[in-house]
Amino acid sequence: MGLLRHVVCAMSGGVDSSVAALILKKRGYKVTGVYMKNWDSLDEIGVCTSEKDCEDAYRVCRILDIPFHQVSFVKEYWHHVFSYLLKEYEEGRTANPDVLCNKHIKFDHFYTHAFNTLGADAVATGHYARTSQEDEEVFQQSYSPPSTSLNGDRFEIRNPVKLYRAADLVKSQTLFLSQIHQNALRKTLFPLAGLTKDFVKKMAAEAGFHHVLMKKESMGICFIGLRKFESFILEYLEPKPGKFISIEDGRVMGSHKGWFTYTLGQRARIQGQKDTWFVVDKDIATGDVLVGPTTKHPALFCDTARTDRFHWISEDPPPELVRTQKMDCLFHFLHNMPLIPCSVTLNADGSVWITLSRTVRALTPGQFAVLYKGDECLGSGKILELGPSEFALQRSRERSAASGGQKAQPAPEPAS
Ligand SMILES: Nc1ncnc2c1ncn2[C@@H]1O[C@H](COP(=O)(O)OP(=O)(O)OP(=O)(O)O)[C@@H](O)[C@H]1O
Repeated sequence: MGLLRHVVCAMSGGVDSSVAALILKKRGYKVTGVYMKNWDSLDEIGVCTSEKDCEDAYRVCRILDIPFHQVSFVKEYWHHVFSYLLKEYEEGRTANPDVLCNKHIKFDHFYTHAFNTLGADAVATGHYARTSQEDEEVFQQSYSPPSTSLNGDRFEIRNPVKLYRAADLVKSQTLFLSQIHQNALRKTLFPLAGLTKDFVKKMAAEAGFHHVLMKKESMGICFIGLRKFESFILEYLEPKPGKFISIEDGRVMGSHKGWFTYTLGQRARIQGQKDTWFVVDKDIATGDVLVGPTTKHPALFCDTARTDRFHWISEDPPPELVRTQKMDCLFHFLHNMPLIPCSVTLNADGSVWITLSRTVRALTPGQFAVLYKGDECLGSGKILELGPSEFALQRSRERSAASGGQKAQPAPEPAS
């Protein structure tokens, strides 16, 4: 018999990655568990669970009788995820740290570490996602670092690996994986692909992982912990006081400490205001945060967005899009948001315009627009620009009616 296939499993100390390691072991692989420390606990004022998580991952490895390692990517996380996040906030956008962590840390630094330092034949995570490959195909690929260009590699171009939503559609985590590189995907196993969360919990109980089953599911941004977002972000960014302005009539409603303390659609805390107002836009040139009086204000609804250069997971860009210049697919930008039919056009710089079949609330610059064909996740692009809101169109119609009936402002044309 040949050498056992070696799979390095990213283990967070949570139930999903613990069961992923268990499944890999049952499949007969040589499994190594690795806990990544991505955030320096000394920086935290709130609750730090990183040491406890590491200990929990170690205990699972003991039960499974597999080697355990810990690796620090604190520097890399700070550089590629957190600093980027701060820059985005300063520019008025709201980034998604989980997407960035997968792209730069788990499927780049961790992936490289697993192959180059630990001698992996494949990596695995506890994500709920599927690929178009059987395990055996994963092992047949040769390892290449994630930054390697696909150009010139004929095999990769002929057989791109696809990313699919998991069987458990509620848990499916493709949005978070939508920026990962093809090379990393080719060498990755998702052992939970076909399982439901309930079944995973049952497996964890049977395997005796009681200490991980008792933990609460991680929610929100891990490094913020229980702290209020405003006080957290003001530890890192200089306050930039500005005004809350009513989108309805331009009235000054109050003041805030910086536009980056708010995201679109969020409730605005305006001192002295009895009623609840919601953030509908930001003007970083003036520092103003525009607010509307209802959570479903038409200024929050729009149906078009432009991304930066789109990241296509398997075919860059999809041949259908090149052929017809327009492609019908599905869209979302938040985990657990239903998929919405849309039509996509490709611009010369690789960015895309996405036109949705209906308006959605709080499409947010900085978030990733993720596209699907059926269950296949095609990839994602960062939202940079929005089309006119329902409110802007309404105002424009009113203005043109008042000035003798010219046409309302059209949705933006895709740039050529
Ligand atoms: N600190 C970490 N060290 C190693 N792997 C990690 C770490 N954090 C996350 N992962 C990997 O990324 C996967 C997805 O993590 P995420 O926190 O998004 O989901 P989760 O469903 O809470 O997973 P889990 O139940 O395993 O914690 C995990 O299953 C694990 O494989």
